[in-house]
Amino acid sequence: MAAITRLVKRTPYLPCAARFLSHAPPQKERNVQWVFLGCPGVGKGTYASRLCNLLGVPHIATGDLVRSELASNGPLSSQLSEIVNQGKLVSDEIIMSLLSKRLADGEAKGESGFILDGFPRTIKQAEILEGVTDIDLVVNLKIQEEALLAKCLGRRICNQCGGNFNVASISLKGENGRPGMVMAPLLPPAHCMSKLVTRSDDTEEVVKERLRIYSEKSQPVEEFYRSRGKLLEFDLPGGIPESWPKLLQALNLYDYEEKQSVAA
Ligand SMILES: Nc1ncnc2c1ncn2[C@@H]1O[C@H](COP(=O)(O)OP(=O)(O)O)[C@@H](O)[C@H]1O
Repeated sequence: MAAITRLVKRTPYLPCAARFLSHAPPQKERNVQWVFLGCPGVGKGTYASRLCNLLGVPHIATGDLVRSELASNGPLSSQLSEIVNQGKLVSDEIIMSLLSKRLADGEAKGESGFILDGFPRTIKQAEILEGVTDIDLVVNLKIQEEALLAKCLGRRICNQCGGNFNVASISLKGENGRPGMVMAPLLPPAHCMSKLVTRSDDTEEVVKERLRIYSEKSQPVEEFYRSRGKLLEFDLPGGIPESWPKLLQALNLYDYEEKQSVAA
């Protein structure tokens, strides 16, 4: 915990230029540069995007970059659609090029800091990232494996407002010293209900393949950051109401959220 407190204290919430693609010397004070790791379905997007709102940094999810490239019907679309719908990883080259473009666009708009979600997913990506910027902290979100498939299959997106929801209702019994876990569905407001769609790669077969690929290609990334003293392991105790306050505490941000809401 002391190590994490040190990492968090090293990351004041003051602006500076994102230095992702340059080797510019570190500036004294800048926004957080964090990474969220975790299996498909664990809730990286939900918690990363909440933290981004709190800290005022962009939430950069490589899965979203891939989906928007797919939707654009650009030159990479058909190649990407085949890879994504098989649950495979897009090549490091394509991902680096989508991410570099996103960061350059953000930098041009004056964005600073980031939380990366879904990147890095291979050791090669982690090495490239390590070579070009300082990552302050890597949060590894975990939930009981039995919940992952149900959470992926329960995901829904509103095709009008883009909101993310989940219709899965999860209840796991505690056994062999392991605590039980209840996760209520995250239902949309009534006006989104008829506009919900499911991601084309959230079918049982494809999710199982993504989980397999995660343990083969992405789990080594956890060790990459653990050995560098940057990894914060966080076991989600349940749904958002139980997990969010505990995550803030683990990140030493509990008071920060209170101060923000008083200031608002
Ligand atoms: N860093 C990455 N490297 C390679 N492929 C990626 C990366 N990020 C996203 N993708 C591709 O986009 C798909 C969707 O990603 P994402 O939305 O992060 O899904 P998940 O719910 O599995 O975490 C992945 O299955 C993969 O094909």
